[in-house]
Amino acid sequence: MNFMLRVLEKYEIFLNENSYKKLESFIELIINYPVNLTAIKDKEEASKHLIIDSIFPFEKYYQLKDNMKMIDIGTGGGIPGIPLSIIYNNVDFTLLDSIEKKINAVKYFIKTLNINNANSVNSRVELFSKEHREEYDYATAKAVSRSDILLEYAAPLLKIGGMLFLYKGPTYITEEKKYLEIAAEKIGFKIEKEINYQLFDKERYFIILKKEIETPKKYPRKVGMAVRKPLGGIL
Ligand SMILES: C[S@@+](CC[C@H](N)C(=O)[O-])C[C@H]1O[C@@H](n2cnc3c(N)ncnc32)[C@H](O)[C@@H]1O
Repeated sequence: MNFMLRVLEKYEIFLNENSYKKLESFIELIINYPVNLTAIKDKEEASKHLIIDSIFPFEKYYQLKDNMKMIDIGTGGGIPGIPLSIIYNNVDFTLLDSIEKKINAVKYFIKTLNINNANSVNSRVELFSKEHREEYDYATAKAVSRSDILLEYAAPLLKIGGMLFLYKGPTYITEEKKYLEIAAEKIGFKIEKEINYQLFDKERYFIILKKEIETPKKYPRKVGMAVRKPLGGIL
């Protein structure tokens, strides 16, 4: 049995054959893509850190509902958006990144893998959200920014009641949580769950937030402001 299947079974994640084959093909495509999208070049490492790390929290802790719209902010080479769109094929995904060469790769992966429920967008999130206010049920981001910055990016895009899912490492509690709490209070989010789990001997956090009120019209702020003057306070 191959490596990814063994690991998935170990974690009691059971996928249909079509999804599984597409995930395998995605690994081949991303590690061999001519432009460098990830430092990972080994299939087993890619199975762990690109695929399973992306899908694990949704398989275990939050069930996405059918016919919802989700945006992956700062998707890079399609992480976590491509693995998620392969598995949750009744959810409609937007994979957004500001770097054109990465989005060209994502476009190519979507086409080659015949993923019908995902589209790619080359834009800064602060610009895209002006035109797509409150269109999304779900937002996610992995390895993009500090949590309070991500909250500001996601807020204008989400419907009231929409959910934001953050993948975080061990520094979430020691370094980031205080900023997230300040930002959540300012912009009207509730931290619904902070799930702490171990994956491949690493400590991980999956943070689930709910948007509770309409986002004030002053958001999104100008490009770069969320980073320069983060809502949670300067480091
Ligand atoms: C470290 S990479 C992570 C990529 C991917 N999520 C992953 O886990 O492999 C961060 C990505 O976020 C994108 N990004 C950062 N700020 C952004 C913004 N304001 N709007 C759109 N994309 C942004 C960058 O271009 C970059 O591709």
